[in-house]
Amino acid sequence: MNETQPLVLASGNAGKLREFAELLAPLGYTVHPQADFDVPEVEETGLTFVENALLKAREAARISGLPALADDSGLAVEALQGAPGIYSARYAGEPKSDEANNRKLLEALADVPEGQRSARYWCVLVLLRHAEDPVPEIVQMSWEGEILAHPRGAGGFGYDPLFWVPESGLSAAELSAEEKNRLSHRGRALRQLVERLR
Ligand SMILES: O=P(O)(O)OP(=O)(O)OP(=O)(O)OC[C@H]1O[C@@H](n2cnc3c(O)ncnc32)[C@H](O)[C@@H]1O
Ligand SMILES: [Mg+2]
Repeated sequence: MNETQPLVLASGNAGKLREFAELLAPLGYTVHPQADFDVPEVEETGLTFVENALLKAREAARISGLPALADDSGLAVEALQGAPGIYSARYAGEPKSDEANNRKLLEALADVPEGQRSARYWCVLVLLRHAEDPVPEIVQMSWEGEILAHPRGAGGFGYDPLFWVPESGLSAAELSAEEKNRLSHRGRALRQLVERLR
């Protein structure tokens, strides 16, 4: 895979697609969301981020005929033994709702005091050069933070208003898009993947 070759992004999440577009454009990659090829949402039946990312990338590569990049990601909260984890998108049930997920997370942590609210985002990226690629590129990256007691900020997506970034003194939703991409699990995972492809 090289920069001039088109790539399909195996995601239906608008927040992720925006971040990938910002991250990949300056690197010269031409990326197409999977919706351009009518790729349906696959059932995420894996028990790990990497399994789910593989399922998503394989389906997108199969239907589009292009190399496919998938992101399976989520929030793991220590006081909740790693929940919501791989179930982050549908933590509060279907249809997926960031607002309902955030509300459920605050309820689950209602009795957990400051200082015991550590959490990390995980981002697992899988790149398949074609649908049957037997040697996928895989990167797994985390981002450490704490879960706030109240939402702050309007940027980002998902759990960002509740995700406190100690190194910035801001919530992830208060960071600029550039700053989130510089620090985040997704930004750092993607740069490592691109580095590997060079
Ligand atoms: O599977 P696709 O189509 O990519 O979209 P999705 O939203 O279902 O994505 P995942 O299955 O990977 O679930 C990831 C969830 O984890 C959360 N998440 C992941 N990265 C995040 C980030 O950078 N900021 C906030 N929340 C994030 C958010 O709730 C996502 O919906
Ligand atoms: Mg999903």
